[in-house]
Amino acid sequence: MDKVYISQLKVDTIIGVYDFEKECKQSLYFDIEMDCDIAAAAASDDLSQTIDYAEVSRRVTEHCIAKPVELLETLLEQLAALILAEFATNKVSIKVSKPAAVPQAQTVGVMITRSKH
Ligand SMILES: Nc1nc2c(c(=O)[nH]1)N=C([C@H](O)[C@@H](O)CO)CN2
Repeated sequence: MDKVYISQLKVDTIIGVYDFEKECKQSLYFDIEMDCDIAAAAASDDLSQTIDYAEVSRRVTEHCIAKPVELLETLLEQLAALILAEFATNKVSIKVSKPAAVPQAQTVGVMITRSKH
């Protein structure tokens, strides 16, 4: 299956379990892959026939900033549901990295894959 993807989308937002995390923004980095048959867009050269990765990036950023949560798991489930509802894909994989969370690690995070039922 063809895919439209976004790599290392940076979003600065409030995220985390601990009190100190609710006071200042931290950087999250998203890798997103969406199943998408690109044939119609390639044949027509028409953006409306595919998934606009710029619009997905805008919606992901908007959602992260508008609705602060504690867990990366919560955020990823919300974002997967948003992408499946708003964009022309049946399957999305999202990985989020939170590099400042564990100083001894290069980065940490969560990844999920969700499909339309
Ligand atoms: N699986 C997870 N583990 C942890 C999370 C999380 O969102 N998912 N969050 C934290 C804290 O917020 C951490 O980032 C602060 O250092 C800890 N573990």
